[in-house]
Formats: sequence, C-alpha cells, structure tokens
Amino acid sequence: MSESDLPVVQLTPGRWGDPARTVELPAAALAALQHLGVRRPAAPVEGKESEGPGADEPTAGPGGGAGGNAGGGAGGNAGGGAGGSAGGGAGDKARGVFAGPPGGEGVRFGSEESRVGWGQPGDVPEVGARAVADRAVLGALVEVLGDKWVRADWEARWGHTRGYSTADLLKFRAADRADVPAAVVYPGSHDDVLRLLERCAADRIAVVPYAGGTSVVGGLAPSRRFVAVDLSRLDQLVELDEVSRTARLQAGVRGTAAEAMLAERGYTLGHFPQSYEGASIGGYAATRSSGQSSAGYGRFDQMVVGLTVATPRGTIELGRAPMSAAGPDLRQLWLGSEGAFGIITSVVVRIRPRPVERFFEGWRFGTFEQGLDAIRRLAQDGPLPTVLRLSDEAETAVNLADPDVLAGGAGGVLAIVGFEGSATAVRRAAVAEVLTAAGGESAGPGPGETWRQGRYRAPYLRDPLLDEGALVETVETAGFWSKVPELKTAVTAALVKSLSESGTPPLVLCHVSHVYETGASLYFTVVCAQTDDPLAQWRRAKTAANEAIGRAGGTITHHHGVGTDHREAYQEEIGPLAVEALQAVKRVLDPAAVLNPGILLPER
Ligand SMILES: Cc1cc2nc3c(=O)[nH]c(=O)nc-3n(C[C@H](O)[C@H](O)[C@H](O)COP(=O)(O)OP(=O)(O)OC[C@H]3O[C@@H](n4cnc5c(N)ncnc54)[C@H](O)[C@@H]3O)c2cc1C
Repeated sequence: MSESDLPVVQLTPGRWGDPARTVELPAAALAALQHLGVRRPAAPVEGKESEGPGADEPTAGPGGGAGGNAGGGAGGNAGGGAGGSAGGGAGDKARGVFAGPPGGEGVRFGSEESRVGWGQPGDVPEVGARAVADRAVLGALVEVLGDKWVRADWEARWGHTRGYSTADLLKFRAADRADVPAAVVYPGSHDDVLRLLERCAADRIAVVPYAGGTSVVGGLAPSRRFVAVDLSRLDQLVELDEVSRTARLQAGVRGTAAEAMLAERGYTLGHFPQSYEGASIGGYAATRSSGQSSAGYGRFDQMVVGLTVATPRGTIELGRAPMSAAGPDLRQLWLGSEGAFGIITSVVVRIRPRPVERFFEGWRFGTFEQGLDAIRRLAQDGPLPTVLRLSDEAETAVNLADPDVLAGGAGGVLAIVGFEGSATAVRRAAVAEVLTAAGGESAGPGPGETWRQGRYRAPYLRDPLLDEGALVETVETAGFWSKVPELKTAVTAALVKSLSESGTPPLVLCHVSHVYETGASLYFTVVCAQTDDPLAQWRRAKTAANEAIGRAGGTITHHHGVGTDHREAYQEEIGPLAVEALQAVKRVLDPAAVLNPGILLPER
C-alpha cells in the first residue's frame, strides 16, 4: 500500500478494538447535539483536489473514508477477546487493516524521502515529519533486530502516529503529518529491547514505545523525529504463581488478551479501563492507569508487584517481595514514567480468582451533593463495592434520555454500584444499608446492567460525533473530599466560560469515577459544536480547565497521564526541584536523551 492509497479519515475501526464494530448515535444524542447548535459539516466536494504539499497527499475531511486503515502493529487484534495475542492479523489485513508486525515483508530502503540525517535537536534538516529514517539509521535498526522487524513504509508509520485524543483524531482528519514516526520496529524479547536501546543511544536515535496507542495526552508525539517501538510481539503470559497469586505478563499483552489468558487458569486481573479493548499491560503501568472496577480491584499501580525495565544502560529488575523496607519503593519511579526512564518489558501483577457472581445496580439520590456524601461514607467506612461511580445531574439527565436507563426515573442523580466475586449478596446488603441511610433509593439492576453492557462503547462514538460536527472531549482530575465540590464547580465554570466565548456553549457532564478514603476523581465530558478551528477551540478550553484545576487544588491528571499535553501543568504541580530530581534520574538512565523526548518532562 502506498502513501497515496491510504484513506486518512475514520481511523477508529482499524486502531481500536474490534475493527468490524460500528456504533450509530442514538436519536436522543442527535437531538441533544441539535440543541447545542451542532451542525453536520457539508461533505467535501467530489473531485476537489486537497490542498497540501504534494500530489500524493491523502485527502482529508469529515466523514467519508469508508473502512479503516492504519491499525498499526498495536492495532493488533485486541478486540476479539478470544485470547488472541497482539500481532499477526491476517484476518485484519483481509479487511484492509494492517494489524501487526510484518509477515516477512522486510524494510523498504531507497524511498525518495529517505535522505534525512539524525542527531540532536537542531541537527536534523527541516524536511518535515514525512521523512523516513535514512539508510544509516535503518541499517542500525536492522542490524539489531533483523530485516523482518523493521519497517519504514507509510502504512506502518501512519499506523503508529499519535494516540486517541479528540485533538489526535482531528489532526488525522486534517491529514496532519507531524508526529509520524520515521520507522517502526518490532522487538520480540527483553534482550531485543535492550540491544535496541543501547544502539539507539549510541546513534542518538530517539525512540517511543508504542503499546496500545490509546494515549489521550500526546504521549506518542515526542518533540523530535523518532522511531516507534511497537511492543505487540511481547504478548506472553510468562508465568503464573498460584500460591502467591501473581502473574508475569509481557508489556505488549492487550487488556483483553491478559484477561483471556488468565481466565484459562481461573483468574482475573480486574483492570477494566474504558480503553480496555485497546490498551496494553505496559501502557497501563507506564501511565498509572485506573480501571472502572478500581473500588474493588484497585488502580493498576496497586496491582503491580514487579517490573522489568530495559534502559539504554542496562536492565532494571524490581519487586523481589510484595513489600520491602529496603529504601524507597523504586517500582513507583517507573509506574507513570511514560517511557521517559526506560521501556517496561514485563510486569508482575497481583491476580484474583475469577468472580463467580456479578451484580450491578443503580442508586438514585436527590442531588449530587447527597450522592457524594453517600459514596464518601462507603469509601471511608466501607464496605466498598467493586464498581462505584456517581453521575451529576447533567450526566444523569443524558442517561435518562436512554429509555433503558432508570425507566420512569424521577431525575436527581444516578450512582452505579457493582459487585463481583463470591457471596456478593452479603456485601450488597451492607452497601444498601449505608446508601439508604444516606438518602439513596435503589433503582434496581436495570441501570447497572445497561451501564455494564455499554461500558466500552464510548470510544466507538468518537468518530460518529466528529462526523456530526460535535467537539467531544474529556477532562479528568482528582482531589481530597473536602475540595471535590469546589473542584467540580471550578472546572465546569472554566469550560463553560471558555467555550461560550468561542460561540459554542457546551454541555458539561461530570461523574465521580474512582473513590479513595481521602478523596475522589472527577471525570468531565464536554460536548459542543465545533468552530472552524476546533483544535484551537479545545486548546483554549483545556487550558482554562487546567488552570481551574490548579487553583482549586486538584491534580492535573488522575489516570490519563502527563504526555505532552499536561507537561507544563505537571511541572507547576510538582515544582522545579522535583522536576530537577526527575531530570537527574533521566540523565543517569538515558544519558543520550533518546527515550520519549519531551514526553513527561521537557527536553533538556
Ligand atoms: C476512549 C478512551 C478511554 C480511556 N479510558 C481510560 C480509563 O478508563 N482509564 C485509564 O487509565 N485510561 C484510559 N484511557 C487512556 C489510555 O487508555 C491509558 O493511558 C492506557 O494506559 C494507555 O495504554 P496503551 O497501551 O494504549 O499505551 P500507549 O498509548 O501506547 O502509550 C502511552 C504512553 O506510555 C508509553 N509506554 C507505552 N508502553 C510502554 C512501556 N512498555 N514502557 C514504557 N513506556 C511505555 C508510551 O510511549 C506513551 O508515552 C482512555 C483512552 C481513550 C482513548
């Protein structure tokens, strides 16, 4: 496939989970969009040449573009859930989706684009992000990994471009070629990664680990030209210790594949982020991910007991006991390090027996404050269900538009409470007692089941919403309980003000997505009409939201990570001395500064 053959729009089916799955917007959602002034953009005029730097440019525009492309290696086959590992993907290729490491195609040398040198920032001729790696670089990569596992063709490179934020999708639609890697490599073992990093450091080739490609914070778009390190060949359950209830999983194992492999042995990891059909074990660890069942199973960083990391200077192996007083817990340094301190090649996780029972239900409260008080009681004094989330009035109202949810409901706010495990009836009764005492009223299993069955649907709605002309994006944060109400008010007000000033008053929905003894996270969904420049429109709104979070005492991110989008706010949050300390760590581990330049930390 050549660059010019490639459809640019509608990337979702190829990159995310199940390529065959499409989701139509419900009528109620379309009506709500109309109410917000969202108008479907006119289709591009047939036959009109796109404006761009070259005749071989892919055309871009809203809608159009049937069929996906660019699944990228990591697009893998994660959706199936039948235990398929990432990679391979003859079936996906049949659908026109590149789905994994090459099947012996080898690297393509000699493109007219391959004339660019490498080096430190400033050394590279300004020929734009379209440049593929030059012969010397490709030669170095091939020397380390072999011809089969290095690709420089457009299909592979475009398939490893950016992540999955709304801004990313808008850039794809605009055929924006900044952030395209110069080559893609597919190491198959820890030793491969180690040798690759040693060589890249020696030759000053910047690298970015690419796992599921679901980053929503610019975590795959470094500040320099780079080689994407696709981890999808690291797809094994290496060992399972039934006595200790731990499992070692390689970093490229998708969430779905991890669950399928553990299920065969009677276990679960219990990590179910909304991006579960796309994200991977290494990505979870590198970003401190948090799943929807965090009340019961914990965040991903709480599940990790050990890590193996490849750095340009050697291997780091951490976690020889569940807990230790031998100095600071260094595992924490790599959890959330987003590839800046090394590539995590495998993770030892705590596992649990597969649940034998599952029950989800809805609880209704008069106001958000009342619901907040109720879930705080559970988080602080117990008992905790497996899933606990609380929508505000606006989000509940949107859910109410779905006749399956809270049929006949009388407004107020809705909490989803889920139980997994064994003997759930006892826990349910105890939780019900607390919620009733706090003024809650059971809405029965209907809303809970509807939520459970639709919990991975949202990613598939992003493209249809953009097609309609809507701007939809999320903002997340966390704060101590005493600050949560103020945090919610401040972020909502900032988003409403900024987007109203753009002439596009938004609908801002919010829910409490994760709870702790001392506080909770807030997850906002913002919907409004797109202006002519939706990227700038969202940038302004996001900046306003970030500033509001800072003023109201929240953290810049609860589970999406820092990437490039939150880098400045993160520095403000931790202060210059802490930034310096992290830079010092990076200097030791990555003296040539080739690991994820500009991601998490500014380039030095
Ligand atoms: C629709 C949607 C819903 C989402 N819902 C959730 C949610 O519920 N909870 C949540 O926590 N997140 C959520 N996310 C964010 C995202 O899925 C997480 O950040 C996820 O953990 C990223 O995993 P990944 O495998 O896709 O990593 P990638 O996106 O491929 O990489 C993320 C970052 O980590 C680095 N990295 C990846 N693998 C490694 C490795 N092995 N070693 C070192 N660095 C590495 C990458 O270079 C990059 O900087 C959502 C995203 C989307 C698009």
